[in-house]
Amino acid sequence: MNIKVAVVGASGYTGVELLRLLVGHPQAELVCVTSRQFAGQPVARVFPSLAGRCELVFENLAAAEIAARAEVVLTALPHQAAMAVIPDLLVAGCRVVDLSADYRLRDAAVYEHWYQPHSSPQLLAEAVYGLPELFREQVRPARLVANPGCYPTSVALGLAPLLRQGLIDPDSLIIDSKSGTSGAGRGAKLGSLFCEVNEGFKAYGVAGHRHTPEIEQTLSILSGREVTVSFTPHLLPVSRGILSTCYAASRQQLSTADLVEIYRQFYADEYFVRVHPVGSLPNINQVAGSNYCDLGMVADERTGRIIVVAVIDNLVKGAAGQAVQNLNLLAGLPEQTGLEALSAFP
Ligand SMILES: NC(=O)C1=CN([C@@H]2O[C@H](COP(=O)(O)OP(=O)(O)OC[C@H]3O[C@@H](n4cnc5c(N)ncnc54)[C@H](OP(=O)(O)O)[C@@H]3O)[C@@H](O)[C@H]2O)C=CC1
Ligand SMILES: CC(=O)N[C@@H](CCC(=O)OP(=O)(O)O)C(=O)O
Repeated sequence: MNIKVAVVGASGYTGVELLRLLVGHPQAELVCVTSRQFAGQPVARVFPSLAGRCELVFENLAAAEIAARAEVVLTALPHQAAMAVIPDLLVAGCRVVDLSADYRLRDAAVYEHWYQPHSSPQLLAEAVYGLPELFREQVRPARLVANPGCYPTSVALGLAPLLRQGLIDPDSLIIDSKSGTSGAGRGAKLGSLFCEVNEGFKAYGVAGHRHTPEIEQTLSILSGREVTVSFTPHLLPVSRGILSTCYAASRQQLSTADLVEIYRQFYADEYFVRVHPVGSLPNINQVAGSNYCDLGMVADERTGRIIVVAVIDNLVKGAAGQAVQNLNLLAGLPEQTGLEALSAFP
């Protein structure tokens, strides 16, 4: 039997990406999609890319109305708006995969420092951080899954093998990330205008981006001790893609061939993580539209540093694809169900 799924906030970039993935999912039935501004309009009229594949009409529904139809709700709302609806969805009996940042941080004080007051801090202890490659067994029985942020997904997968095995100094981490502009969402913003982004390239959020505590939380779990990082995001003039370059001081003499072997063993059973061979590094264009995270690594024997390059599609492995991966875990389905598509290269 198909699992009944609702998408709340379906008119945004991650929302429409969820719809694209779910209309092609063999065991999910999309039962309702919400939007305030497009309520009453057919999905296929708002998003012609879905014409012929989605008969639904956008609705502006309360939690109880959504829960009457859906078993699992994927919330693709901005942070703060998400925590305004999720407690009601849980009370009404739904399981929730939340794409926002509202339930990712374990500590309410940390959330409140980087975001705003939390309206349901009692749910933070229950929420499971939905990075399947690292926390799969916790996701399966969860009622509330906090889908990771896009930058933190690339960084955690890029550094996990080294931190879990104590191969790098956790105090030495520098992370330099670049994101496509769809990461900023579909809302009209000056900084997302074509002329602001096209042919430009800039750093932003330096020493203060809100993904810093989320990255530190996961890297601390992997290291077994508190970790702080220097994290600098940059805005790329492309629609999709994140490339994170992670620098760490090596604790051992390792060659690039050793590193590739360590990563291949660590991710041997992972469908969505692909490790490049020695001498080859990934490009965002090889994962666009897919749920893959591709990794390449180099041991810089001259400086004693290890450099790891991770690429994902921010809307897929960084958001909607990972949410469907989590949905599959909740439903007891093979994790790659509905997510096997490769990138459309070139
Ligand atoms: N874009 C990305 O690459 C990633 C995004 N995320 C996170 O996913 C979530 C969605 O992001 P994204 O799709 O980019 O955002 P968008 O701005 O593109 O879409 C937001 C959606 O939420 C609805 N919405 C906006 N404000 C409110 C509100 N106050 N109450 C109820 N509904 C609201 C909008 O629809 P309407 O106004 O019609 O109701 C729209 O459907 C965010 O939390 C974001 O941080 C996570 C990882 C990556
Ligand atoms: C390019 C761009 O603006 N990216 C967004 C991050 C993407 C995202 O959605 O992160 P959350 O899931 O944590 O909200 C930003 O820097 O805020």
